[in-house]
Amino acid sequence: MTPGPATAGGPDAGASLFGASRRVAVLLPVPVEAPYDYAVPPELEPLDPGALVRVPLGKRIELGVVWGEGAADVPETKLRPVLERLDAPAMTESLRHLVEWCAAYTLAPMGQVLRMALSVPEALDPPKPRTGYSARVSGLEGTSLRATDARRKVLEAAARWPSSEPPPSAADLARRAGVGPAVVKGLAEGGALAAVPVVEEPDIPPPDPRRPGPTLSPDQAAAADTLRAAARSGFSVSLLEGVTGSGKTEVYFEAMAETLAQGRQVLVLLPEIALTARWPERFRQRFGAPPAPWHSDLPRAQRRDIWRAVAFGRVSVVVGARSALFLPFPDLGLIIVDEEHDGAFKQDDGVPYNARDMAVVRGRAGGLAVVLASATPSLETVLNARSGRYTHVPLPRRHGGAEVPTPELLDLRAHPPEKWQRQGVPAQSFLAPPLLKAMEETLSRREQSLLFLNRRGYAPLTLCRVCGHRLQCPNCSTWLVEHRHRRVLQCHHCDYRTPLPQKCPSCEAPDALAPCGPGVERLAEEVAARFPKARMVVAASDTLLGPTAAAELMERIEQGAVDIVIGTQVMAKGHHFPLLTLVGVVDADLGLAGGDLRAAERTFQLLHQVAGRAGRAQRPGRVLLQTTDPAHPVMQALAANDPERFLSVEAETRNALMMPPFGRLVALIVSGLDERAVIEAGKALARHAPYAEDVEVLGPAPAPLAVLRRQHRHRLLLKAARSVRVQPLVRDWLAAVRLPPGVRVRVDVDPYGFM
Ligand SMILES: Nc1ncnc2c1ncn2[C@@H]1O[C@H](COP(=O)(O)OP(=O)(O)OP(=O)(O)O)[C@@H](O)[C@H]1O
Ligand SMILES: [Zn+2]
Repeated sequence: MTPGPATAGGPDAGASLFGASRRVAVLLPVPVEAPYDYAVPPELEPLDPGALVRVPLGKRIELGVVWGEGAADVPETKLRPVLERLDAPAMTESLRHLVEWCAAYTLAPMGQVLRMALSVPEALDPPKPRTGYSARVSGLEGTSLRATDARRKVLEAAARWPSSEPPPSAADLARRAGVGPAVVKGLAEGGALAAVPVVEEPDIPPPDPRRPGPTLSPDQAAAADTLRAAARSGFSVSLLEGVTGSGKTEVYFEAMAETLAQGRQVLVLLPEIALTARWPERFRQRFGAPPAPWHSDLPRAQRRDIWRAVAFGRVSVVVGARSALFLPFPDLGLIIVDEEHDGAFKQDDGVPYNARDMAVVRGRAGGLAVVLASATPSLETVLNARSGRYTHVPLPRRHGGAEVPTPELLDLRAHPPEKWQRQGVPAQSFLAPPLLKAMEETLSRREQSLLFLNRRGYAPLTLCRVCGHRLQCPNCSTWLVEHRHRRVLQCHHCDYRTPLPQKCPSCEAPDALAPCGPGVERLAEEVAARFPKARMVVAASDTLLGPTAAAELMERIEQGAVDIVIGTQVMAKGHHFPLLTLVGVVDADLGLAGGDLRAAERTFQLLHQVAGRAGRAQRPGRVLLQTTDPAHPVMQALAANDPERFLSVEAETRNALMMPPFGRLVALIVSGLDERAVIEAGKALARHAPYAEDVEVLGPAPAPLAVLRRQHRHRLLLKAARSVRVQPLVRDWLAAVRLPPGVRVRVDVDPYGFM
């Protein structure tokens, strides 16, 4: 080691104060590719990897994580010192590994991934102390305070306050003494009570893993045994594949109990936390205490408390959306990914990662068990289970002997919906006579129907009857969706809103604009007219305001206070409504349009899930799928109730095309305000496209959503064999192209959304 410069002058020479100090690499939660070096002042030693520190960055002070030893390539004189080490648990090696892995895989800057793991920086500061009041031995003696009855009561209460508890607040002490808090404060000011700062963390009741669960059926017990054994024995991935209503949740609760009994933490990932709002309640009933929730709608203060409680090991179960994967669990023992096939685990903005896949990465890094649960597992996961990489844990039967209903295809060409009367005027119908009849029968049996239509609002398109003009979003290449309740036309991509115009904006014809196609609101109009006595609700993400309202509605449905539910995908999964016996899918073909790689898979999964809501208890269920293409393989597979067969056909097709999971895809979205510059950049990328065996580059072509928020978008797609490591190829590719100002390229490895 060479000795450092002896002079201590100069603004950059802080490091020389410490001589040839040790260097550490510190990763900062800003879009940087790699950690920066800093000098370690001796008083901060030992500073091990994972330690949370504050360091200077330009003129700012940034939070950072010690990532390892520094490299020697920054001259000593340029090195700036670590300023402070935070009094918080170090970031675990497995979480650091996850950050590195996620950055390397998605090609996102490592610092940007770290930012997800430090999403609530204020959680690192200790909570603000409150004032507590404790007795002094001297009491009123030596003070100028007069002994009153009230004061004596307070002093007595303070003296009797148990020493095992933190000193009480003025309000608590006053309440105990039966006086007002001003008396307490007066005593403290006069010197008869000591005012002391008290730091308190919120109290979190622990779940009790010893509480008995339900008696499991032999199938369930066997599955639970396998998962319990997995939870005891290091890294593994299990696919818990159970038909809808088979008790997957009850079974993985057993694995959770096992991990909790070992004193370790559990993370449960759900696709959309708000939509499965009943989950926390089920957990509470099973384990006697609520889980800690984690999702983007939580108030900041609550996120802060939970982040901190997780880091300090005071929380043992978190149920959260995908971002919960980056929470700082010090002793994570089990990860459950429920509805593992769900596309919501893939993040589309920011770092484009798939939380299901990253859960496996975290599991491997931390040596812990991962359970993927689904009734319709993704093709990726099924292949991993078939190849033996994942343990397959099947639950082939519904709990309590209920039958999984076999959907019936209702051909809309053979059974066209008949018009109904809206205020004496014939109105378009979206419900075929056989479905209406089934609804009537269900009503007369006092059972519930669910009409499933995955479209919010009144109508997905509004057009002019005179000139054919369609109302389009000014910022995006999409149609505006009418929301009649809120009296607006809305873009579901950029949230642009405008009132419905009186005249056609193109030909100025008055009163000529007409809705085209149904959304849930329009369907509700028809149902209300046809079944005026039925109690009906519409459940869509924009009609359920928040998780609490959603949970309340689900509870009302569960208790039979509703006859007909009209719902979007928020109604598709997770719910268990004993009285629900009819499911009508209004437009089963809806998800199949467009050239999306996973359109068929997603449609199958979604409709199979929805169908699975029917007949889950004593009464048998019936499912009707309205379609214009009953011969379509997805409709045939649904009607055969055979996910296995569907996946086999789907696997063959994708294999033949070398599409994921048999091949790899990376999407490059080129975007910018200036269309010409975007096109030029796309062409430049195409000219520099990697040339390698088993690699093919398609495009550039306008993305399906060619304009989004005024940004023009063109897309290139790199397709490669599975054996190809695509990340270095893409890295070199991007490095070779200079983009014009104002043009961005977004890289999406394993794209899900193809818009
Ligand atoms: N062994 C059991 N004893 C009592 N009740 C059970 C048992 N197993 C399952 N149940 C009940 O059956 C219903 C369905 O179970 P659960 O929700 O766990 O199934 P699931 O497979 O997760 O369903 P889905 O995938 O369709 O949402 C729940 O109300 C659950 O409490
Ligand atoms: Zn828009």
